[in-house]
Amino acid sequence: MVLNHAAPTQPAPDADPGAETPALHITDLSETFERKGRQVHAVNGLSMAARRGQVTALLGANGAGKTTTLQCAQGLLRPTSGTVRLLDEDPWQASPDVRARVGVMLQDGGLPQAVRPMELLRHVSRLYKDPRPVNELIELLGIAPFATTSIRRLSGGQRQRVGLAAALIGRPEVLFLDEPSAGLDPQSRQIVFDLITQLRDAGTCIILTTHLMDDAARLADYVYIVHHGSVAAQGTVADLVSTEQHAPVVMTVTLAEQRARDLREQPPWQTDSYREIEWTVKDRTVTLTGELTAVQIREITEWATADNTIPETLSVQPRSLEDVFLEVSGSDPR
Ligand SMILES: Nc1ncnc2c1ncn2[C@@H]1O[C@H](COP(=O)(O)OP(=O)(O)OP(=O)(O)O)[C@@H](O)[C@H]1O
Repeated sequence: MVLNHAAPTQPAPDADPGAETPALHITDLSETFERKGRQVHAVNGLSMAARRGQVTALLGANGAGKTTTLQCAQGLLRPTSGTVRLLDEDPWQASPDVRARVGVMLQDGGLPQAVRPMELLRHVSRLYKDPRPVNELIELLGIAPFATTSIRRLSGGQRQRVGLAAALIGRPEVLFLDEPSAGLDPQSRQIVFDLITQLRDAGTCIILTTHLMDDAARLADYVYIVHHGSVAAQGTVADLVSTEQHAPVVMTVTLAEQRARDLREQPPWQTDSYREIEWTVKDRTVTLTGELTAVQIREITEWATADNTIPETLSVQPRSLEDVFLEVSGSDPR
């Protein structure tokens, strides 16, 4: 995990000078709004990169600055300062050629209410030289049952799928997805996830925002945690949840009957080195939480098996992406 307090303007994925230029490269971006005579620093010195063939996720609490960052990346907002390069151009002044290579699915769908999905998708497909066949997308995203119902009458999840189909028609090289799984039932979520994975494997650069840590953990190749308008931490999910030597873990042991009786008489973790570790016992299950070291995990395992019994369960779980997110973002909503 790279915590960015020390080096706030260094996007890590650029470390290898021989690496391919990122499809999206943002350096020291700031965006300030005026609200009731007051300045709102929506984005504050944010740097990031997103590469082809990868899913890059922006995580952040409400108001962290994710949508504003994406709007600058898409050329919908002009940065107050900093630079944005999208497919090697400034998106604010991008040529029609570059715009045609980018797909965007907005948080609320942004779709016209009166038209029907089939009409809308056919209309959008006429804007491109080599569009994906509309029927193929309708099939892929399960749109057929409501293809001729006006968008106004669709559920949030159905609109979401139409919005995604519209974003995909032009075979985009870069795809922006704002909360792609919002409002989706488990089946639709699976369809959308499979599609994102296929697009990624085919070389598309996918940039998504989400509030759902499970989605990020499942999909993202690289994660930026945005806090108060800048990057507070970044890395692969594995990097971010890495336990290293002393990271917080939860260890659970369900002891065999005899060992559980021994535990009540003399718990092994009453020495000084376990002072910071919290532990609870319920029936035969002991749960230890804290910065357990590898030595302590070994000691506990040895103790639990010392009478040649095998514990019913024995597990050590690292912190989750959500734990990391809360640690980095704090608990104060903006
Ligand atoms: N046009 C605007 N005028 C004034 N303030 C704005 C404007 N757009 C965004 N903001 C403010 O900038 C901050 C960042 O907003 P942004 O929408 O980028 O956050 P976000 O991370 O996308 O949040 P969410 O997860 O809720 O969508 C918020 O405090 C928001 O109120």
